Amino acid sequence: MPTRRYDERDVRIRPGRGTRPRTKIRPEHADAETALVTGVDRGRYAVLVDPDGPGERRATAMKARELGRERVVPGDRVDVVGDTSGDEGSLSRIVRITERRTVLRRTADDTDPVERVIVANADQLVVVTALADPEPRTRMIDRCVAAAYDARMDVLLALTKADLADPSELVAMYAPIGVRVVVTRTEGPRDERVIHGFDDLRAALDGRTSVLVGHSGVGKSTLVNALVPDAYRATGAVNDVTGRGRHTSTSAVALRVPGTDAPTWVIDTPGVRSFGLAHVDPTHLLRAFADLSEVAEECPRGCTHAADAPDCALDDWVTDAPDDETRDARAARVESFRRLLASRLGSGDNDPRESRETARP
Ligand SMILES: Nc1nc2c(ncn2[C@@H]2O[C@H](COP(=O)(O)OP(=O)(O)OP(=O)(O)O)[C@@H](O)[C@H]2O)c(=O)[nH]1
Ligand SMILES: [Zn+2]
Repeated sequence: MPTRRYDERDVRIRPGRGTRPRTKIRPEHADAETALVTGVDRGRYAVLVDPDGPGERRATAMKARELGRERVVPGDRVDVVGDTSGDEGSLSRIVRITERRTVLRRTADDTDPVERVIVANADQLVVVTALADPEPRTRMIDRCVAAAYDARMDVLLALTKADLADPSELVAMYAPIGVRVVVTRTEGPRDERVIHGFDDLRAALDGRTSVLVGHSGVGKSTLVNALVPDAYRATGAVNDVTGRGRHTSTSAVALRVPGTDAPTWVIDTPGVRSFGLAHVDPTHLLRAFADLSEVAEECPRGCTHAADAPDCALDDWVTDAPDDETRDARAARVESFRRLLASRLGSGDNDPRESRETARP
């Protein structure tokens, strides 16, 4: 823990009661410090005060009453006041949430029909998928891609267990829609295991904040533990407060990846298998397909761009292609977009395992 520098905050001036009218929101909070929220557990927030600054330290915070019901999630940049020392038993207050660059919601499910924000300000969604054991599910990948594009995030597909199956089919399916792909495989006994492809993964994460999602057994923990060797010791702040073990928590946790030039974070999402799509607007999805987005400007007003949409300009664009090769390429592009578009509707679920798993809290 870095030693705290002495400054004006250490001089506590207590004006007598009633010298100033109490306003509901005190815009001054002039002594507020910036912090990054790294974890949440039962109303207590693990924060990193002055992240990447000279006074960086872990502390625990609660939400100030003035924030009301507004959710604070990992990845949020916040202002904190009060005892931000991070000393044992200290508690600071979050008084402001900085405007979010991106917002990722989790799926609504049986126990909670509302799609809630679970991560803020992430740049990239990393979908960890095993090539076998368990079998890859393209529908789940599509849903993640759609959610990420809607949130204006990039997508990285991390294909694990390449020792068990060939990745070429999945690579061919996702590379054309702007999804970066890395392929990994482990080799050797557990305690001296080598992960081939790990450098590619690290390079793809470097300098960014990435949310990792994946079904149980795909090898996500193997990757997280390699990226952040003391992953689940570093998040102790919240548990110090509640006395609960980290592994009982199902909320997202932000972990700093050591040894990188620019600040690099991964946000692990235990228990989260897919992301909310009910709010996704087709025009938001189109943003991720620059070429189609331009074509769709010619669509009738309110066009859904779906396969059955009347007079959709995307269909004309395919038909009017100058040659067969271009026509095939355009058709593949439109088909990929429509696949993502359809994935958000959630109906026609042909994979019963999937609906069961995403329904788990
Ligand atoms: N063959 C093979 N097995 C792997 C590879 N990566 C991980 N595994 C194994 O797959 C199993 C699941 O790996 P984990 O890292 O625990 O997977 P997880 O996705 O975190 O799963 P949960 O812990 O259940 O959430 C373990 O037995 C790993 O040893 C790989 O590249 N190839
Ligand atoms: Zn259209």
